[in-house]
Amino acid sequence: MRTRVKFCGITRMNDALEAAALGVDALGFVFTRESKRYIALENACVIRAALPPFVACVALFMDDDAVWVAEVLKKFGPDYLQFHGNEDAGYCDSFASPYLKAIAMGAAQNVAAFAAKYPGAGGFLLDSHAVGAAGGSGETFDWTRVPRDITRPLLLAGGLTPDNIADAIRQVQPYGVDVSSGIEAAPGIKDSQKMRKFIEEVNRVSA
Ligand SMILES: O=C(O)c1ccccc1NCC(=O)[C@H](O)[C@H](O)COP(=O)(O)O
Repeated sequence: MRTRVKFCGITRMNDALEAAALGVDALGFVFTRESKRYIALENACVIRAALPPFVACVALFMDDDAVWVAEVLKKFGPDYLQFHGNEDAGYCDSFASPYLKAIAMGAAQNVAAFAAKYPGAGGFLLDSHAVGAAGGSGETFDWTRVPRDITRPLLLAGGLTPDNIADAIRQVQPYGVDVSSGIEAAPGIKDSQKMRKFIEEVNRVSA
């Protein structure tokens, strides 16, 4: 089966439409205000309304106030929430909406034990554990540390680029991949050629 692709940190209409035309499965919109890729709710709603069918929209948060998450849910209507901070399962489940939980792949991280604490999560995004950055760092982690026996979908993230995505898929065989910095010209500004090359590489290795 083709590896699913999520482009994260979308802030511009043209980037979203180009990504959709390339066949991306999901787009990520960062609603946590500390991010360099933060998008205003109103702008995200305009982009979402212009997307063709079957492009899933994911709303990212990091230890945000539940009231803010609820407002985004109501107005933006994401297909998935994605939590990047220290949110516990009770908080994640409280929105009664499908969600992904990010796992920071620090040296001591035990993916199976972590996942067991989130029975309501639809999947897990394995991200690098960069100092001072909860996501979107552009740094890879040691892919040999991804366990093979997790039954729920795993998305590989962290430092993926058009140049390393083929090796990453061959080695990890994830359900999906998530990329932000590796397809950018600058934070929040996607690069058309990098987006295209990334999708071409995914299609080449997972066809
Ligand atoms: O992208 C951000 O700025 C961000 C900020 C705070 C929490 C999460 C954030 N991004 C999460 C993502 O899903 C990224 O796509 C993921 O971390 C991979 O990023 P990259 O290494 O830049 O491809």
